[in-house]
Amino acid sequence: MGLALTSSELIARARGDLRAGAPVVVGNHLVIAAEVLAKHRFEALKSLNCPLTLALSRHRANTLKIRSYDGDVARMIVPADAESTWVRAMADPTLDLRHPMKGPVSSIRDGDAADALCAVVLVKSARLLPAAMLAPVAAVAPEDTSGLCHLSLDALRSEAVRQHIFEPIVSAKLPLSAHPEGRLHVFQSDDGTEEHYAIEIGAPDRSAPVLSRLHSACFTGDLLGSLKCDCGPQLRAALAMMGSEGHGILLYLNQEGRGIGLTNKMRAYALQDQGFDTVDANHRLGFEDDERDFRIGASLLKRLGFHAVRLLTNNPAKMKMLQENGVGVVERVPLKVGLTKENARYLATKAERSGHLL
Ligand SMILES: Nc1nc2c(ncn2[C@@H]2O[C@H](COP(=O)(O)OP(=O)(O)OP(=O)(O)O)[C@@H](O)[C@H]2O)c(=O)[nH]1
Ligand SMILES: [Zn+2]
Repeated sequence: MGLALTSSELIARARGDLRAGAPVVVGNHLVIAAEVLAKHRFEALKSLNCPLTLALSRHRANTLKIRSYDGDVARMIVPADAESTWVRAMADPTLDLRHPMKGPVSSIRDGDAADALCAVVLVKSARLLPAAMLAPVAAVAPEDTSGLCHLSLDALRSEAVRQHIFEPIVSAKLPLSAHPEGRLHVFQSDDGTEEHYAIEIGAPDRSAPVLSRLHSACFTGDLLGSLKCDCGPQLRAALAMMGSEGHGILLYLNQEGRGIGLTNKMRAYALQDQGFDTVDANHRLGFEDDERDFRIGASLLKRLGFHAVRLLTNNPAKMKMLQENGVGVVERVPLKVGLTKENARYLATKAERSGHLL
């Protein structure tokens, strides 16, 4: 008792296994992430002599003009002569120009799609493209499945909505050019897989609304000075405003690429190079336009003792989520900086399609 893995720990382990290209068991199926399916693993799956299913997200299936009979997931039969490169090409739209001919494919409409849906959600939560290969676990020799992560659908469904708990690990003084009295707090998730940071400027009064920013990580904008977005100038302007007021709290949330990770954001950029906008590029990859969990920001603020903020943002969704999760937003402070000719269309799309305020 107490030493057995919890469902959350098992799922965290399964994400690592999937990223390594290894199989996991979801319900009654062996699952491998399509994006990282190795040739030898695909040959092993084929040698099971059982029907193999490829599950794709609804968005990706739409792009490929494949019928989806099961809501958010589409299932199709893997053709007998398919190679692992075909599977990867089905998963990855950045390969569409290189592999234009993928059909014909037959969608599956019979049977239960629950394992396929949970598999795609799990693969996506591992920050891989939402596409999975499935084989019935009954076709696999028991000795080949004994060391694998076995996940029940109930465990996966409750993990998908569970709010992670973030614990403060360490904090230390960090004098900044924006203000000499800075402090960096590090938070880690209870399953050890995620880290977020809070930068406290001055000594804000916990009983009054604090000037605050929820900043999502953007390696390209924050560090490299990318002109494709406004993140770097927003980060520096927010710190500068807090510095000149003498107080503030900036959360630096590791939700790169609106929660899809840097690799997938760069895939989205590759699609943007082909003419798709920021929202359509996410959809073609199989993601929602915004995969971030803004509840994390509210829980970190409360953990630091803040219950009301003056929020630096142009995004009404951030304000709404904070309010719904117990942090009052007494004022929205607009943050309009860093407009370039390269990001004008990106910012216009956010205003037109994602509800950002101009
Ligand atoms: N998927 C994807 N993410 C992008 C793209 N451009 C920027 N991002 C990411 O978008 C996020 C920007 O988030 P924020 O600036 O915090 O949030 P916002 O929703 O724009 O709201 P405010 O800036 O507060 O108004 C960062 O994680 C970037 O990495 C893109 O084209 N595709
Ligand atoms: Zn950015």
